[in-house]
Amino acid sequence: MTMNDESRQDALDTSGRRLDQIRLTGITALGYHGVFEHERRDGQTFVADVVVHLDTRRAAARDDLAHTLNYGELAEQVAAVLSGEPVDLIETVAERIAATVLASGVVQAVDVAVHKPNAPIQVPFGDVVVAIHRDRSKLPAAEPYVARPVAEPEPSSRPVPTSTATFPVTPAPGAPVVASGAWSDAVAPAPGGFSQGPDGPSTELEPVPAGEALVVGEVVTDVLDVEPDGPVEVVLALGANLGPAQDTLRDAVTDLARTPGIEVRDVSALARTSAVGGPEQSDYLNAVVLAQTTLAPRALLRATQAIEQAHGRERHERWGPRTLDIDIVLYGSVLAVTDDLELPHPRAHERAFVLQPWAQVDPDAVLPGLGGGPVGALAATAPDRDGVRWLALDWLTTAIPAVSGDTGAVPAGPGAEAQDT
Ligand SMILES: Nc1ncnc2c1ncn2[C@@H]1O[C@H](COP(=O)(O)OP(=O)(O)OP(=O)(O)O)[C@@H](O)[C@H]1O
Ligand SMILES: Nc1nc2c(c(=O)[nH]1)N=C(CO)CN2
Repeated sequence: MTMNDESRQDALDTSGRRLDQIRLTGITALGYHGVFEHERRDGQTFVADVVVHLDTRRAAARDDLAHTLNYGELAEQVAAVLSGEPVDLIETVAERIAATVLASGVVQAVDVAVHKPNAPIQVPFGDVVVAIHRDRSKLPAAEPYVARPVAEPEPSSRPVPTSTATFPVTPAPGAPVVASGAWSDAVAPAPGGFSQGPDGPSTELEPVPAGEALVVGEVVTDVLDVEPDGPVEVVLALGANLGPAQDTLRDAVTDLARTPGIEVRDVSALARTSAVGGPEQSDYLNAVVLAQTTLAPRALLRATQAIEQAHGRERHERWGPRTLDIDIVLYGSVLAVTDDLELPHPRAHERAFVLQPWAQVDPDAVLPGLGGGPVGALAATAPDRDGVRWLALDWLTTAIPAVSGDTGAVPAGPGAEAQDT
């Protein structure tokens, strides 16, 4: 009894290449899901197949479980959902499994099929299956499942499921604990979820005082894949100058807020800015989002890139026009330089189109690292400061007249459409 071919989908990475897969089929458990009273009372067999889409190269190159998903833990988590808190629909069971699997930062997409071979159907049938595909742009309609041991036997006569869950739960995967001090603003870890290895990669790390370079070279790549042990403050810079830019940025804020592991705390005013660098192109709309995340830095990058992709981002030339750009300006106090991720963003300190909206939403903000300092002061001296034409405060709820029906292609003259703050 396995997931049939038509329900299995290829998932692509951000460059459009097919991801690798871990397939686990026929996970079987006694569960109590169903609409009918006898299903809730007597229970029946449920079976799940899971295909996890991820990049397995790093794990293979190092022959290290810490860089992939432990299929033993995967099986246990899926079985815990099957035998856990009863719900009416196998659709809900499938969403819970998908949410739980996607809570691991290494996973980019997941296919889940939930079978109910003994379903109360009054005609002869072979099987009934709900099959879903979820990724970071089509997120599961459920929270990750957090199973916890039952403290005392339930007084009811019905058999006690092997585990129970509390919903909703904090969508933070129980991660390998990063050496304390490596991530700022961390609070208590959430239970449950996957670890990415037997002990977690963090055991190799020393605590790093905030404001110092975290680690150089090889180990940095590991640290950037490690989930923090609690929410971390992050600053994201959004920009767009192709298509309906204001709508895209507004949708992107919604997408960020809906991403498990990201909590949007504040959104800046919207800035209209002349393009910096690249070919001649139309003005940008820029904004800054203050958020907290329980995602590892690289998982956060994947999430922001997935949102860029979902809004039609294409990469043709450096600093070319774009439907949506989301840069990670800051991730707690982490300083890191790797091939795919630099923290803080290496050009944030010299970009008024980032600094001005950031200073507007957080006047006391300070950018750490090389070239850093108080954000307001950096904004006042940034080379492109004269290119910030105006800031609109209420852009999330109101169509800005100068922007609506305008893809950003209208060259704004000095003081044009000013809504200065
Ligand atoms: N802090 C960061 N935030 C986002 N992307 C980053 C960061 N550090 C490094 N990168 C890498 O930069 C790559 C190029 O990103 P992107 O195409 O959005 O650049 P850009 O927006 O054109 O230029 P810029 O980086 O100057 O803003 C990404 O694939 C990502 O791996
Ligand atoms: N005004 C403006 N200029 C840019 C922007 C941007 O968001 N706004 N983004 C760039 C690459 O990220 C390059 N240039």
